[in-house]
Amino acid sequence: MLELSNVSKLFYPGSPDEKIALFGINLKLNPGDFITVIGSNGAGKSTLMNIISGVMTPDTGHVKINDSAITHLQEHQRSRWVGRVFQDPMAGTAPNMTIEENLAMAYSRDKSRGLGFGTTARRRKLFLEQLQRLNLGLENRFRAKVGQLSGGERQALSLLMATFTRPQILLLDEHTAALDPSRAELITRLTDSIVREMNLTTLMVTHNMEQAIRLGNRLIMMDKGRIILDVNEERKKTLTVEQLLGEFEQISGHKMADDRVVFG
Ligand SMILES: Nc1ncnc2c1ncn2[C@@H]1O[C@H](COP(=O)(O)OP(=O)(O)OP(=O)(O)O)[C@@H](O)[C@H]1O
Repeated sequence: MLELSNVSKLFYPGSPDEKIALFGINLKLNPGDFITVIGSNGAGKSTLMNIISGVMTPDTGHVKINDSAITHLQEHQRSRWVGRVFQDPMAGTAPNMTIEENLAMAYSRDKSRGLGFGTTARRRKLFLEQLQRLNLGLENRFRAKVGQLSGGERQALSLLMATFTRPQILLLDEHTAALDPSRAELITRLTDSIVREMNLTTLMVTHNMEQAIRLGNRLIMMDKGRIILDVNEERKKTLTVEQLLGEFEQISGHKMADDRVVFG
């Protein structure tokens, strides 16, 4: 499915500000894997997401999806395979367009359907069905401008749009971090059900330790550009937040420095 081999990324090489964002990352995701990613500030989590989605090119190494090298494909060339939801609820949707127009835009990303896909009525029916799944009543606000929605509603719509075309890889980049606790929990539950239902191969960065343990079938921990711990499904079932933080300290030699960390 997704494979990263020996991926490294350096910023400002050779200058006093040199930063190793990723160092020799090897990561292989199997189809249907749902991996949560945690780590301290500046560990390289966002850089990892940026390299997989094509926002950045690695200095060394390769990225493959289904055995095809995509290392040098631009972000828009990968958008058919890679869906992404950002932390900022404003980032994934177009505020001046209606819910229907936003969904149509997401739908057209799958070029195999062609631009002439179905009739408008058929397409609308499909969109309404998808919106109903969110259970937020957005199907009754089909023609409302997305800019009028709350942060949680927009993030739910972003999630729907990112998964609409059943991407090969779904990237969730702290996508609940900017929401209040009840909205964050709602989006977390939605994420879990959509990912399971569609069997999506997913990487989710989170600062919520309890969420990282509870969700998915694998957990990776990053520090200073490296993957320092890889926890499998079996181990994750009995893991506690205290144990996880203890392991982090033991392996990295320092406490997890994360100003946004949420323990439970
Ligand atoms: N565009 C950039 N230019 C320069 N340095 C960068 C850039 N992006 C990331 N870095 C640096 O690379 C390192 C890894 O950053 P990254 O944002 O990937 O970490 P992170 O794990 O997502 O951190 P956080 O949890 O604090 O968001 C950091 O030292 C950061 O300052």
